[in-house]
Amino acid sequence: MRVVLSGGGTGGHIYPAVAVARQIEKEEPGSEFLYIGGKRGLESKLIPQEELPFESIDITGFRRSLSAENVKTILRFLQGVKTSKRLLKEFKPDVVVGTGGYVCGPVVYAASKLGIPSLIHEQNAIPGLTNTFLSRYVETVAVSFEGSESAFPKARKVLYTGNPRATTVHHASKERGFATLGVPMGSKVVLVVGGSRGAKAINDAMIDMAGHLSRLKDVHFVYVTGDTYFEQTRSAVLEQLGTMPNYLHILPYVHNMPEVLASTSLIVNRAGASFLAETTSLGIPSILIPSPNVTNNHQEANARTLEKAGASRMILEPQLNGEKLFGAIEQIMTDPGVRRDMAEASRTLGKPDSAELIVEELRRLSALRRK
Ligand SMILES: CC(=O)N[C@H]1[C@@H](OP(=O)(O)OP(=O)(O)OC[C@H]2O[C@@H](n3ccc(=O)[nH]c3=O)[C@H](O)[C@@H]2O)O[C@H](CO)[C@@H](O)[C@@H]1O
Repeated sequence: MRVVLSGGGTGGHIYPAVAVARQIEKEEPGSEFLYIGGKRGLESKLIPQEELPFESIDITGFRRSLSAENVKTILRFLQGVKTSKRLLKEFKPDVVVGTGGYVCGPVVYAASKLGIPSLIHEQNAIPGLTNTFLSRYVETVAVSFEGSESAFPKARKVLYTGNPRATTVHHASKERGFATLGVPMGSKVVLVVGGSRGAKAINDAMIDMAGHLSRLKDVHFVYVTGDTYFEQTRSAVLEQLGTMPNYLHILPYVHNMPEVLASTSLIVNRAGASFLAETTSLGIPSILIPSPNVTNNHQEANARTLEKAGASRMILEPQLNGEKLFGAIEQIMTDPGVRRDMAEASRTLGKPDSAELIVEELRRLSALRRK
């Protein structure tokens, strides 16, 4: 299969595209890929590291309010469509896959104008602007939540597939996760992370609770701060503790998150849709602190679904502090029964066959192209 992938801005839109590519490689070795992303987006860093061919277009997102910037955005969009058409004509894909974020707007739109079949994947229950716009031009919209088909009334076909990252993490090796962290096999690991770019409020709580961590014997804590906050978080913790204890590991970013998640006993996190698909695929209990700065407050809606099922505890950001967070961690980590029930509830929400379902659909679409 020859496949163009596009999506970006944050990890939550990039990794699902990579997960689809990996599944295609597995099922159809020798397939060829081209990833079209934003010049300045996180994808321009992550995709070359994933060893997928990468081309970029220059594009910005729409402001939801009236703004002169939107005129520039429209001009960039039109230029993006032109560049995408050129790249698509050169690469000649059988199918194009968009995974959200404004960068895939011109790419998928150009594909539809050239008659190339396309599929978009929506990670959230409430769709983003770009996917809403694209839904009328694509052959298939793949959704992550059962029942969210009605969010795309203009689509030709909506298919419930879950999030393909659920498949990636399901096959990840926990041995390699423990090795990455440098902790003994089978250790209890509490992973604290603020989405794909780090979150100041969560990092502040990490610093705030650092002095309590030694109370939990035999537990390793992994703080993932995001690149921007790494130095300041690490030095604030060091200032408090004097030296870095062997049960605390502070990292700016984790490149093999599926493996690290496979070795995790409890995760403290934002409530971005890709991360949630991963944690439920593995049946990991969680404490969620939804970001209050996202469209339609959709992270809180994501978090409530898990909380209602018994898979998560939720702390809203205004109520977050080190003591409260550590209290919630301690309660879960000192009670194996609670942990087991939360894990079970988490697992029932997971959909580990997601990438297979998407690739099956892509195969159908690329057969259409060959006809
Ligand atoms: C600010 C913003 O717009 N956030 C959105 C973004 O979140 P964001 O990209 O932060 O969040 P997600 O939780 O959805 O995804 C993060 C992804 O990055 C990976 N990861 C993260 C940290 C790390 O060190 N290493 C790593 O590999 C995770 O495994 C996951 O695959 O996209 C999500 C859609 O999916 C939305 O629900 C979020 O609301």
